[in-house]
Amino acid sequence: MYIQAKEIEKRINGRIIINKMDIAIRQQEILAIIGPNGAGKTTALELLLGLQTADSGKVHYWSDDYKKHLGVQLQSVPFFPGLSAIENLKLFAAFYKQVIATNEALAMLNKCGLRDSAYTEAGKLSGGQQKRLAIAAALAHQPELLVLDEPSAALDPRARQDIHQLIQLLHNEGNTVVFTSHDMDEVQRLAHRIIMVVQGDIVAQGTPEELCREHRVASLEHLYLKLSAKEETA
Ligand SMILES: Nc1ncnc2c1ncn2[C@@H]1O[C@H](COP(=O)(O)OP(=O)(O)OP(=O)(O)O)[C@@H](O)[C@H]1O
Repeated sequence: MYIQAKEIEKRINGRIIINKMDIAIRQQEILAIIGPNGAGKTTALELLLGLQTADSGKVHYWSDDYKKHLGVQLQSVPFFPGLSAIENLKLFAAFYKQVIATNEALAMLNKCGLRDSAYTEAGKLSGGQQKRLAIAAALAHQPELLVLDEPSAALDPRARQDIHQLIQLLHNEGNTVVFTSHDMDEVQRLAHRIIMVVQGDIVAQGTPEELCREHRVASLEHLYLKLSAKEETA
């Protein structure tokens, strides 16, 4: 087990955002966290990663210095203005006290489909390219665990496919990948295991096949629609 949270709870302004959740990330899996907008996916991830503190409950990590081995791409992309893609990448690595040579940085950008944009100012890249750069930045210190919050949102189909291939490649290289998504085809294609969150509760978890069998649905799209109906009736 990489990270295991027991009964974590988070309230914001008195409202329960995460409701006594037990959640785990296992080594070398591709885990998808799904659920409606505002369900608590990002908050749950941030609690798991230690980016927010739970009001109660406990989170156990596989290593005391786990943050060094963690790469995170959150939805907002904090690039340094005026700096090129490659300069941003080197700076992100430097935060982890790693110096990456230009050829290594170029290889990393190449892996993320950004070889031709290496010297373009980060702020001038397209939305899709910025998303790839955010993923490259999360990879800059060569983490074992990569957490991607909606990595393919707002990307064109080809860019989305590139991100899928990148996730597969990272997994094949031995990384653990956790991602959130609203695209059930993408989740079906990539995820070994799925956790579905609705209104701060885990309403389902398992492999795509287990979940479809257990809930007697033909696809993850149907599962999603069935289980998120709880939200409308709540
Ligand atoms: N700092 C904050 N202040 C007030 N409310 C917050 C804050 N952070 C999160 N919330 C609320 O907590 C709930 C869960 O938010 P969260 O971002 O975790 O959802 P999500 O499942 O990731 O949504 P999405 O799919 O839209 O990204 C939402 O209702 C959100 O408005």
